[in-house]
Amino acid sequence: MLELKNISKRFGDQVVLDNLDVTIEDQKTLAIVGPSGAGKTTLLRIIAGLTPADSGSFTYNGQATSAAELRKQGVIGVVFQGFELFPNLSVLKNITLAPTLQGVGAAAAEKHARSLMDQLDLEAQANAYPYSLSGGQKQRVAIARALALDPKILLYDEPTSALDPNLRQSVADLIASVKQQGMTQVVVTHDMEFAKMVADATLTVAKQGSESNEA
Ligand SMILES: Nc1ncnc2c1ncn2[C@@H]1O[C@H](COP(=O)(O)OP(=O)(O)OP(=O)(O)O)[C@@H](O)[C@H]1O
Repeated sequence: MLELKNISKRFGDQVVLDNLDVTIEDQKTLAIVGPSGAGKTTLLRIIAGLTPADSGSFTYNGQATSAAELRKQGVIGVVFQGFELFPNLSVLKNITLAPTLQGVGAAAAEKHARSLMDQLDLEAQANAYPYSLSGGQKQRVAIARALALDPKILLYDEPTSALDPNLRQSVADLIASVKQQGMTQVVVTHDMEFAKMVADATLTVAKQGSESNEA
């Protein structure tokens, strides 16, 4: 379980997050919802160690830690809103690059990538380049790439917003299948219906710093 307590963040004079508590339970899916500009992406970036909080504490499995430490340990994986694939690399290389840079052998990285591609229905795209993929395929590559680093917690920023609305159900199915394999997931979305489809618990981030955490 990852617990964040009293997280605050301001940009200049603007308070974006004000003493927010977040509880991320193992093997559950937490939806972070709220209106545009409320600070959902900022919170996701703080959890991922990509943006520092101004104050607040992190506890992971009962031990005090920090976002930077969790990042160093590879606890958190992120699927970005725009997918952020490397345009000059094939699907296979997009998935194997980071593990290889972290010292995983080429053969082991490829084996893991192929099993993720199999699981995410991407086998036929192994040698394709991102420009030739559909939005749904790009998203599955982004998920495979994050999973290739064996995170304990996978964060998604607005996973439906760059896709055709008809794909909403398939994204929900994908999150459910990743969950079945034991992954803890956090989904930032402005789409309440989608949050209901995927979430075990919902955290509402309100504008002006107030918030509530409901089961
Ligand atoms: N790096 C930054 N510098 C200054 N202000 C920022 C920065 N990042 C975010 N903000 C501001 O913080 C507020 C919250 O932004 P954030 O992107 O976290 O909201 P959000 O809830 O994810 O919104 P949306 O649903 O529109 O993506 C906004 O007013 C935004 O302009």
